[in-house]
Amino acid sequence: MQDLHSDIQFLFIINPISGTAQKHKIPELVHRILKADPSTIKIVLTRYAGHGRELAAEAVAQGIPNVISVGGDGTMNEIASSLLHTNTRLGIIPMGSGNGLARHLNIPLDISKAIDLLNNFSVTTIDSGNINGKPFFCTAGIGLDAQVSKVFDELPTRGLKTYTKAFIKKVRSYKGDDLKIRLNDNQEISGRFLLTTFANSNQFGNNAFIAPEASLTDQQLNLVLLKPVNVLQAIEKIYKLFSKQLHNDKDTTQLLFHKIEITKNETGPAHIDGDPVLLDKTIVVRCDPKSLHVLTPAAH
Ligand SMILES: Nc1ncnc2c1ncn2[C@@H]1O[C@H](COP(=O)(O)OP(=O)(O)OP(=O)(O)O)[C@@H](O)[C@H]1O
Repeated sequence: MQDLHSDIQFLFIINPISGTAQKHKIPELVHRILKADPSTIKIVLTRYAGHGRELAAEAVAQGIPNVISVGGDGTMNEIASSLLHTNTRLGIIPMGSGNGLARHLNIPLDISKAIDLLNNFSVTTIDSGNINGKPFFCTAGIGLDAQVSKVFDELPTRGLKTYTKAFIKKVRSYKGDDLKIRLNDNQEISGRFLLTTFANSNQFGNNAFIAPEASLTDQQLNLVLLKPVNVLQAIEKIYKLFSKQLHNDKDTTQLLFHKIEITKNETGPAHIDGDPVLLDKTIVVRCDPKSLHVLTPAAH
């Protein structure tokens, strides 16, 4: 992709290792369903982690109007990070394990329907989050969710079954972290928390609704704090997580913020849209309002 000012209208970036579904039929499906001149469609595969970000940055430089992420939230994160504050729009063909952003935006999980959406779409301009300089679009976290995502990343398979395996391993051993939190420059909170999640979307993925009331367009993020609980109580919280009741739970606090600063006792794992990273013991999270254009189902 060398020439600037490409005629390409839709660049599909496929992550061949995301989720559990095969992707070899995607090019044929795209050409069958998408009503665009075939010469304006380009389909590429990522070859390594981070490649999606590079391909999307090249697409922006070429003025390609629509870049479609074919994968999960990790793939989407890489691509969307390069589209922030540009006119290039993000489309999503959800083919990951959790597909949190697609689910929040009601993008069909059926691949053919998700491609068909590109024939007739609305554009929604959403907020993003930023944690220590790294953008996120669904959720980021520094507690149990971060611990689980680290284990998940080390397992050889993907999908919900593998994620559950990682979760069971960590829920028994992780006891939480002591945190000092400064919210919106005017509120101090301190204590030990099992879960400290920053949510732009309402869910982690797989309909695990960590912040059922979160909006992608309210120009704020949701902070979700969960006190340490025993395994039995954890099962109750998991039920609430999947039944959109966590925001009413007595051990859970949910607060809106535009900026947060957190101090931990030591560096530790975090996750950004489900992918593990290591963060410093000082963590700054900000909302980046109205920073990404996304192709969403057309309004009826
Ligand atoms: N060709 C590749 N080889 C190895 N890793 C890749 C490749 N392309 C992308 N990746 C990495 O794969 C990781 C996992 O992808 P992704 O998050 O989309 O799938 P998932 O974890 O199955 O789904 P979800 O995030 O929805 O749970 C991403 O973080 C990305 O950096």
